[in-house]
Amino acid sequence: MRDDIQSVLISEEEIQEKVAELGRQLTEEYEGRFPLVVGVLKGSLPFMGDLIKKIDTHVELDLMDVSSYGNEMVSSGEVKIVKDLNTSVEGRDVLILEDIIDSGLTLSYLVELFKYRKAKTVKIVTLLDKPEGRKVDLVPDVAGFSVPDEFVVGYGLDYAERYRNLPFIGILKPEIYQG
Ligand SMILES: O=P(O)(O)OC[C@H]1O[C@H](OP(=O)(O)OP(=O)(O)O)[C@H](O)[C@@H]1O
Ligand SMILES: Nc1nc2[nH]cnc2c(=O)[nH]1
Repeated sequence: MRDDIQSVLISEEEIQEKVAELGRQLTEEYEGRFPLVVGVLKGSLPFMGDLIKKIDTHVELDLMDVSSYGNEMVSSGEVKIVKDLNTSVEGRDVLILEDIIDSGLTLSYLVELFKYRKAKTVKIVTLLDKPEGRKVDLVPDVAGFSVPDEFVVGYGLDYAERYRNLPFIGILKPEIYQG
């Protein structure tokens, strides 16, 4: 698996340091508020698993599965709900966790949906932000790292469902996706 990686963009250590920093920031912000932390499947799973352990105040967890990429490297533009939340967001402080914001389509859809469902506040925390990929005007409240306009994998991010379990963020050798 690691032989398929051309370069490591963000190391495991850098990710873990950043996650600890974000955890401290979110602990301060949400102390005494019992936010609903929504992980967006499947990419946010490693980030969510690590980050919630660094938030030192009560949180409720839920998961939502939305998809617009399928097995492609470019968004179809159409966001589909594959699995909805089990919890009502009405009156809640919602904290959405994402692995990456690229075109912004997934997150702008979710933010609008949660506002329509009467969430009290909606905030976005993303590990990675790819500002050059944006197709809609969306700025995350918190972003761990900015990445260049390249297709990245690892730490939740897949190519054709592989590489999510790498502990770092990297770029694949071109021959992997060129067949
Ligand atoms: O800003 P955007 O262009 O909308 O891209 C971001 C979304 O794309 C990826 O999910 P994907 O739909 O590939 O599903 P996955 O997490 O299951 O891989 C990623 O996890 C984000 O949810
Ligand atoms: N794996 C992966 N999924 C994405 N979804 C949106 N952008 C990306 C990316 O760069 N890599």
